[in-house]
Amino acid sequence: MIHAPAKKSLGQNFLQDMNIARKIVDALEPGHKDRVLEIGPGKGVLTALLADRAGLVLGVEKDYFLTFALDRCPGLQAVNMDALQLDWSRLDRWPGLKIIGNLPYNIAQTLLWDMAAGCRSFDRAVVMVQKEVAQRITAGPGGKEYGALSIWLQSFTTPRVLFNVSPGVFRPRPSVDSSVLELRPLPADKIFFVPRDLARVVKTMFQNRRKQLGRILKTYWNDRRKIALEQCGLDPRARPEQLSPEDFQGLSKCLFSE
Ligand SMILES: C[S@@+](CC[C@H](N)C(=O)[O-])C[C@H]1O[C@@H](n2cnc3c(N)ncnc32)[C@H](O)[C@@H]1O
Repeated sequence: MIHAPAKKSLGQNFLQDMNIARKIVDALEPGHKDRVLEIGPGKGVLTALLADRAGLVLGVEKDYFLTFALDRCPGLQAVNMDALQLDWSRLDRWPGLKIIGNLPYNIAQTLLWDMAAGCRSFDRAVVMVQKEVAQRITAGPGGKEYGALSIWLQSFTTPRVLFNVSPGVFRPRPSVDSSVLELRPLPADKIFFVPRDLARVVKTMFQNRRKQLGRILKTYWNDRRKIALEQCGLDPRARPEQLSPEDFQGLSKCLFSE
């Protein structure tokens, strides 16, 4: 067992409940030939279970002290690095890669944004995030949780909440509930848009979420407004939160393709 005080700046809330750790690892279904990337292994509660069941576990941990201690775990290669610096495009050299992690809450949204765009690199991800973030990621059009994060994640993956986790099973205890989320990459032929263009449209639209689509297009892309509305068959009076991920993908193509 690794003894170290928790660092708040690194979002260190260590899972204490082995039943929940087992449930998370079971959800990933690691096989003996699988390679698993663990984000933030911490004191190794998931890692120990993974090491028995997966072919190889690579842990990316920002805390130098924990990385050093983890490196002695059999079956684990621990790397001391910031997971936000991962180059997802290079990970596709590991076919069938699976991803797991009780994500540090302060970087979860940014990390998942990057991870989704790199979804060709992995087969499946099972991650724990704040419950509120999981609700936003899985939300459908129309609700208050629906926004840029929902559209982005749903454009690359099928996200699904597997189960919720209460604060009492962590030390130190976080102030919020958590959810375990599964992300399955969509087939390549469903990702027909240019990610950079989609990101631009989604971010601009949700910075103006109370405005109507026609007005937003007039402000930012007036020269393409008419053609985009016609080609995509969208109502100019609709508000961003009423459009589906497919509407946004179509819009990004109409606005930026020649
Ligand atoms: C919520 S804890 C989970 C720890 C462990 N997996 C568990 O379930 O008990 C998050 C872990 O991510 C690490 N971490 C924080 N920021 C990180 C980053 N940017 N890159 C990699 N690891 C990070 C923390 O040091 C910590 O070990």
